[in-house]
Amino acid sequence: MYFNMAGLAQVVLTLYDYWFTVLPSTLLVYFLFQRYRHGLNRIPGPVIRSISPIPRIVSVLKGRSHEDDIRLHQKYGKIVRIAPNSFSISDPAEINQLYGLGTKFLKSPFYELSEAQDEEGIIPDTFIINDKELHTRMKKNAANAYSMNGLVQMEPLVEPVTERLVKKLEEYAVNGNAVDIGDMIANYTMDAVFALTFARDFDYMSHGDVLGIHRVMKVASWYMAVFGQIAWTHKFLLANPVVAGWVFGDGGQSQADMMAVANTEVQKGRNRVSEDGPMTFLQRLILNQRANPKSINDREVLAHAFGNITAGSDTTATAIRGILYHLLKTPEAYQKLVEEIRSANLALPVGFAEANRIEYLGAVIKEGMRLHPSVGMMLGRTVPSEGAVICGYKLPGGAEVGLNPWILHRNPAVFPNPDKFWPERWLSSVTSEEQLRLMNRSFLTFGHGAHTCSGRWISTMETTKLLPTLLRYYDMELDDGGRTYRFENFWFTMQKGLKVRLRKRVDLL
Ligand code: HEM
Repeated sequence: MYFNMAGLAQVVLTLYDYWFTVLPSTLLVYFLFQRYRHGLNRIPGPVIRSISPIPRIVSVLKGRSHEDDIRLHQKYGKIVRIAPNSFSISDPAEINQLYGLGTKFLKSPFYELSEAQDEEGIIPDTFIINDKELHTRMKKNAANAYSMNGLVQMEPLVEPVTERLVKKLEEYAVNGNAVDIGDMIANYTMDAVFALTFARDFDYMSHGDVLGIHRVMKVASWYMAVFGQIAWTHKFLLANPVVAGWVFGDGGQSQADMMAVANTEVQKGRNRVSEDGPMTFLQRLILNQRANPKSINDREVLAHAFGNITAGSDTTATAIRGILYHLLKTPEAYQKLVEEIRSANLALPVGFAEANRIEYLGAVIKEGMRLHPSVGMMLGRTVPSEGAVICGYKLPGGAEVGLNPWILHRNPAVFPNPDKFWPERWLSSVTSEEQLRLMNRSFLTFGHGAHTCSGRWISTMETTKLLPTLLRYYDMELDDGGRTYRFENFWFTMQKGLKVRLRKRVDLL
């Protein structure tokens, strides 16, 4: 033992004496290992990206990694090694292999960074669950709440929130001042998703971020985007409840207020006798539980309900802001949509079914969501243990791969002239059936396959109702040509500074 300790000390001292040789050679061996293991050096990409995750982290930290990734794909092709173990794909032909219903590619460790914990441990959230059985059961037990029929029952709950927004905007239409409609939309979508889930909201539109959810989401998405590049660090950071408590606080009064609202709604669901008439998301789940108690437990009911708030507010606001910005920037499209909406003579506030019949409105919404997807980083998946061939290259089990909606949506082979906001591209009178099929298959705003966004139709309903409501009431234009509008990409691509000027329509005065 004495001999070993002395020998070890001698080795350390020698290394210390020769650190200027030892350090560079160790780093060199590490870099070479990273670059060449499993023959990954054959996969196109900058050498610097293949030896260390740091260049990728720097790119993400700038909040514009989608721009770097587009340049990399333009230079290197359909598959790019963006970090030593991470591969970005831009070929729609690979969507099915990675995300299709029977895929063996599970969510990559990147997603673990969005785990939330309660006293019982990690809260079951379909967004991160890799256990297929649990994921399927959870999706199934809430499917009717997220379905079109479920939406019809929830729609009336959103009307008062829409009316409140119109009333708030009225003030600006009267005084002629520019309004940051982007901030208002963020608060609108928060109130709307609370209303349809719990039949109560916290009037974010009047009081701002009273529950602190916008702040938590901003910090959490920054953390996920940056530290998700080195996901192994998570267990030392926010996976540790002490660190998480220090960063986010314990939820305090806000959590108590939200639980009180949830408990009231659960009780209403339990007392409900009929399945007809307006019904909240939470009541729908309670009825599902009553019909089949084994299909969903109390913790899962609440996980779905609170998941709606975190997954469904900022994402929808980002989509609506993106659509509105591009629409106001493109006078021909704005004019055409306004004419179609006004000639449809829709009742106010606009109903989903009526608005959904306006084909050009659907095209505008889809085009806005294509050009500005609310998620701007790749939807990462892990290559299964036996490895896989992707874009003609063999990748080893454990590698991270994914398609980024932002990149695929700017692929000119799928969307000709991809940077142009051109809603007509989605009309069957303009684009061939075959091309439309490819475009629809490549539309990744809501993901694809088993993990497709559960709330897709909820956000579609909110957007489809809100846009024509605004355009029925007001003429709108960007303040200062939209110069204050900007956004950063930290997983979510949330914008700031969407300022508009409003004029109330003459026939409504
Ligand atoms: C325009 C608005 C929205 C966008 C762009 C969006 C986007 C996405 C995307 C891209 C995914 C898939 C992530 C992946 O595969 O890795 C996803 C999943 C999910 N979204 Fe959304 N979302 C939106 C609104 C909503 C709303 C309103 C809700 C709920 C009320 C919601 C709930 C969920 C849930 C629960 C998942 C996880 C589904 C699963 O993994 O099985 N989302 N969303």
